[in-house]
Amino acid sequence: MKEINTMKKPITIIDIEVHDVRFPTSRDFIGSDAMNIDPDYSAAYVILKTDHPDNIEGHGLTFTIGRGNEICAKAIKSLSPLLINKTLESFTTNMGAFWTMITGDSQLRWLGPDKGVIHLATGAVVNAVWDLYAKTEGKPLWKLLADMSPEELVSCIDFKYITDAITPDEALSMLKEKEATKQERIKHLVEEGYPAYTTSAGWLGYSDEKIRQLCREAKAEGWKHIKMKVGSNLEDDLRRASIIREEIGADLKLMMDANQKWDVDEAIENMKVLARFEPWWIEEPTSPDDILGHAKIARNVDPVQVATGEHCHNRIMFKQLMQSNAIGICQIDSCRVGGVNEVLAILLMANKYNIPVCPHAGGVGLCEYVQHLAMIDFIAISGKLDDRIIEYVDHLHEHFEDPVMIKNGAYLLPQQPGYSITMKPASLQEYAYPNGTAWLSDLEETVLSNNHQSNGEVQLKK
Ligand SMILES: C[C@H](O)[C@@H](O)[C@@H](O)[C@H](O)C(=O)O
Ligand SMILES: [Mg+2]
Repeated sequence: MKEINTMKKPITIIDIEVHDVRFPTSRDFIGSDAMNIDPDYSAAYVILKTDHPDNIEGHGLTFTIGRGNEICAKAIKSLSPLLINKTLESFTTNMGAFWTMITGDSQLRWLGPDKGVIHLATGAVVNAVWDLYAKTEGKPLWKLLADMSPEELVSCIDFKYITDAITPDEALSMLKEKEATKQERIKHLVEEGYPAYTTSAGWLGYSDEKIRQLCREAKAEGWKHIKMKVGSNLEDDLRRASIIREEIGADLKLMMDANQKWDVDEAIENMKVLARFEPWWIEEPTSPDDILGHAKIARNVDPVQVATGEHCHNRIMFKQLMQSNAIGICQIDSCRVGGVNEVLAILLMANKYNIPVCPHAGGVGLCEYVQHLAMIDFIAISGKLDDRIIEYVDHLHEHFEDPVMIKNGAYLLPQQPGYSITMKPASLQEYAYPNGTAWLSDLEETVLSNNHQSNGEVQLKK
């Protein structure tokens, strides 16, 4: 592990940089699903500059799929005055109070509360502070959290609006129960890693031949769980599911993701047909806001589990999904909700309701983030691995300084200080939108085709 000079002089956040970074993934249908047909994996990216003698910076991002990323970047700028010229210590002495301050600004709060663009921006900013904290302590984020006492972990959480589901005292006794055995679980992660599943074989825009080939490869690489996209039309879903089952056999687990495409009764009808492929779960069967709809689907498609979370925007929504038996799998997202603090609240509730957590990671940087969250769940909160797997998508990891490491279908324990989310400076530049070189070629093509068009020639490119 890289040694970092952890001198105790207070560190001040002296400047905040915001970047609009976009990857043209839609060109190859990477990340495509029934609802999001042409995603360009994007990040509204923040860098907290400090006066630390080693120039340590805090990095964070929130994930979007292209257009509108500039709105998230602007919202990060609107939150910046809450951080600038403050010391890191003024936040870390009471992380719960820090989170309440960021989400509770009396005017910005009107834009949420705890939802929408301002909450996506909150995720980036809060995670950047955690990244900075972990880097200055010289620890990967999971270890920073694992080294906290139960009291310290509880003090990171704002329990407002969730005390009817979990109180700070209950959370404390849950954490105390696991305290003595944390080291055993860390040892297990060092030896075995944390189990994962792949989504990369089943994007909706891929041809049948490509899916077949990718499933074959995934099986050969040792993956035991594969997720496919559904929701285009039932006939296509059936054809694609049978190709996938043919390739992966009956033993590997298959999951299905409808990305909010169906109405409630439509989801039930379609899943009754798709049940023959024995999916473990159906993800985002309908609108992410429809808690009672999810509960109805869950009652009717059992034993298939209902999974959701990538669009579940806060702890209060998760609370209701759990209280109404609407989900069998909780898919936390690292930056849809307000960063590490809010995720900890959701992990504790999931443990109380005995719902396995399988984090969402289909996006840029999400695998890098969520590995820490799943690992802290195992080490300090649920203490369990059964029915728990982290999503993995095989895209864009080369842009990170500390990319995830996968071996035999499992995430290896991150070793470098921080939250693994620091992007390489060259990637920040190349994929800057709209002036990075990755996008300039797009722009040139557009100009060229417009010129041709005005010359009376046929327009070939957009
Ligand atoms: C647009 C994105 O790729 C989504 O399709 C992706 O996040 C997906 O829902 C997932 O579960 O990984
Ligand atoms: Mg999904």
